[in-house]
Amino acid sequence: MILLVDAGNTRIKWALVEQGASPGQWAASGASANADLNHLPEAWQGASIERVIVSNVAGQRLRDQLQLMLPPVAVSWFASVPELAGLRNSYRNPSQLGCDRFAAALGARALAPGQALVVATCGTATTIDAVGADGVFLGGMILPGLGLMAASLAANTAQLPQVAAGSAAAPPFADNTDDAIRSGCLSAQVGAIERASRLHGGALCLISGGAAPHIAPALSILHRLVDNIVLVGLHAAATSTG
Ligand SMILES: Nc1ncnc2c1ncn2[C@@H]1O[C@H](COP(=O)(O)OP(=O)(O)OP(=O)(O)O)[C@@H](O)[C@H]1O
Ligand SMILES: CC(C)(CO)[C@@H](O)C(=O)NCCC(=O)O
Ligand SMILES: [K+]
Repeated sequence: MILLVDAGNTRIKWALVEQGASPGQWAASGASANADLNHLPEAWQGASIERVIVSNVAGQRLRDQLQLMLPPVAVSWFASVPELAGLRNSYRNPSQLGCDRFAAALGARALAPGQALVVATCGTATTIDAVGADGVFLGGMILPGLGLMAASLAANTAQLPQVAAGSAAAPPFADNTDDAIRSGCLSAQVGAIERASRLHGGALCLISGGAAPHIAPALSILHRLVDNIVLVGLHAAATSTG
């Protein structure tokens, strides 16, 4: 069994996968808030884990804390490299690219091989990346995630409240403050994704991440909602390197 871990800035997502399973076919999976990571070993106990592959974009402190929770087997800390499994990274400095973005692009290629793609990962931050049909990671966009956008309005204005996440979708032209904030933040996410797809030749968009189920229904472009695309990419990386 391989343990795949995607440590984001808010949550740690994980999956256990048997050797030879197809993309996204997990034996078990789960998530934990970064602050609750000490409960992770309970979730993994009893599984015969042979190796671990981790994407961490939450910094060295979280890495050190997570390391203590992992089973005592070989751990690969995933990093963005110039080329892996047919994906070529055209970031000016390839290692500067967030390893979750590189993994997400690998995951996208595993799910939709040989297609031009836009990969939108909607977490704490939203990233929207273009991948060519030839496997070139062309680059992308970073913007505040849905929750961070709303929180920054509340934190920096006198009259705007913190809106509750998870409430019903707002009409585009809202008639009250809460809905106007929801509509504005959602439209910013949707608008950026649709623009990326249009500029990338109308490419299929694969959308994933905690906010994706809220954003996807508002997209008017061809798209596919994918559960945990970073983990799918880590799985692809694990199997490509043996
Ligand atoms: N029910 C909801 N309604 C609206 N927005 C939500 C909801 N749940 C989560 N969000 C927003 O979605 C974003 C991502 O949430 P979450 O922390 O679950 O994602 P994640 O993909 O695990 O992030 P990361 O990988 O950065 O840790 C946040 O901006 C959050 O505020
Ligand atoms: C953009 C985030 C925060 C998304 O999780 C992460 O991929 C990251 O920290 N990236 C480093 C900067 C970059 O990708 O250019
Ligand atoms: K993210």
